[in-house]
Amino acid sequence: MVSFAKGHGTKNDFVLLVDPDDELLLTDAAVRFLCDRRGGIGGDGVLRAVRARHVPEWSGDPDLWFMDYRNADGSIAEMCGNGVRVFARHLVAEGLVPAGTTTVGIGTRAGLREAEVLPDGRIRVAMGRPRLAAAEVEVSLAAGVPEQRWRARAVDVGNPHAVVWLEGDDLDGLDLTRPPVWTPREAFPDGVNIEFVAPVGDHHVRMRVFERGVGETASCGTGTVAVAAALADRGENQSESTWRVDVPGGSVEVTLRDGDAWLTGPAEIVARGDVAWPQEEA
Ligand SMILES: N[C@@H](CCC[C@H](N)C(=O)O)C(=O)O
Repeated sequence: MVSFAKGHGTKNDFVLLVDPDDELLLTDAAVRFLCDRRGGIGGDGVLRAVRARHVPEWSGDPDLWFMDYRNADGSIAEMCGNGVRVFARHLVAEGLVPAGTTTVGIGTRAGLREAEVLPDGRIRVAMGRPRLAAAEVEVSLAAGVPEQRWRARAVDVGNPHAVVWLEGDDLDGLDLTRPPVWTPREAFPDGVNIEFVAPVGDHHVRMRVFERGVGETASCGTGTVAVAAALADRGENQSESTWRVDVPGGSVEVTLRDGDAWLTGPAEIVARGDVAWPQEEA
């Protein structure tokens, strides 16, 4: 049996494993089992906490905790904005960082991320510098339906995103049960997370997302950062702006300052337990 915790950030939910010495064999099949909502525990992804010294691609502080993030289908992603808040909450709750710690450095495949526990309980993460691509891509939901085709802005937040701004279309009416299609395909050779955004008010939008390796989720933290960066770029040249992004699972805040981004939102641990580790198929 292996100990796990279950947590979520705006209902983007994760199975958490603590594996300081890199002893768990976290295969794609094991991830799919853990994320299975009927046969396993259930989650949009797995967050494995391993000491950074065991991660070959990490060249920073070896004593940091590294967030080994996997999508529900077993694929690896560079970064997860909701996950990193939940990960920080777990490190603090489990005493895996010194008592009294409020700011935690976390290694990720997208680089170092600093997470700060705020007095109101939310967690703010320094998300680095989102990169906007000059070229636009086209996104469609149903091949051949002209009214379900939009231009999207490509934004890199460590992981890839395409942001679709819906002028008049009904966000709630979109069918996200099947993966959206993008062209040109070469724009995202490793796949992409696709955000659909509708206006609510001044610096306030609503978003739905189809995540690479998962499907539609209730929230995507890196997606909200991509949305804020894309919208800020449409407006006047502001050095600082804060955006409220409502998602089906709640609400987060993104601040952009001189090109860097901070993501603030809730992070909850809701369960702890033991799980039978899946046997490898022969
Ligand atoms: N839900 C996450 C993003 C998880 C990774 C994504 N599916 C990818 O493959 O890039 C978030 O909160 O950012």
